[in-house]
Amino acid sequence: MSIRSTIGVLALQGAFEEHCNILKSISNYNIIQVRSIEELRSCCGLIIPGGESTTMSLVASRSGLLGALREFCSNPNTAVWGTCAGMILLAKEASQTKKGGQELFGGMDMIVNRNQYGCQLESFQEDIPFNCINGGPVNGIFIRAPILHSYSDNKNIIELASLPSNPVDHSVAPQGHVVALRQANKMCTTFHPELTRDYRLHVYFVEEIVNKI
Ligand SMILES: NC(=O)CC[C@H](N)C(=O)O
Repeated sequence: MSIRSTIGVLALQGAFEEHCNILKSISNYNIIQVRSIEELRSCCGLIIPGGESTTMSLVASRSGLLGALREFCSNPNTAVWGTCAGMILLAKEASQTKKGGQELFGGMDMIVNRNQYGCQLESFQEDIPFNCINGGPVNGIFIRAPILHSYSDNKNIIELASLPSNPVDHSVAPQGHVVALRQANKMCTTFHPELTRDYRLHVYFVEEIVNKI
């Protein structure tokens, strides 16, 4: 199977099964769960799922995958989509980490604040309008979601969507309530698109990013 035809989903922890099932249903790519360097290197695209970023980071370090993930996420010729915890791992900096912090993969020029909307009970859903997606807003499910604090003014970076409501004040999100961002072939969403039956963001990732690298 050629590298150009395989998309992986990082399968160390979290909602990886859901992403795999959706990718299989909407694309002709070979879809694999990634747990080793060899599996990662066989992919042209990768989804880093939601879950617990500290756990994923720890498992990645202990299994010797961290270096290869960093390389993959900073390679301009790979497509990566991080959702929720996956977005935290794609950031260059994350606040609210425990003492010692977690090791991030990096890849996007942004700073995120973990768990900034509050605890599990403060999880919420909201309809999010996306300019790049036809057919009306996407229902976003936010579970102990991070907030995008800031991102560089690099012209490769585009905002894909923002929260219509303003649940937090300006000091927490000085660049607005951006919940989906794209930087060249990397994208991130602060919510969980794999938990709804709406697969349009998966289609966007495959058609607009993976297909074009
Ligand atoms: N739903 C999620 O992915 C939660 C992310 C989690 N709060 C973290 O910090 O990693």
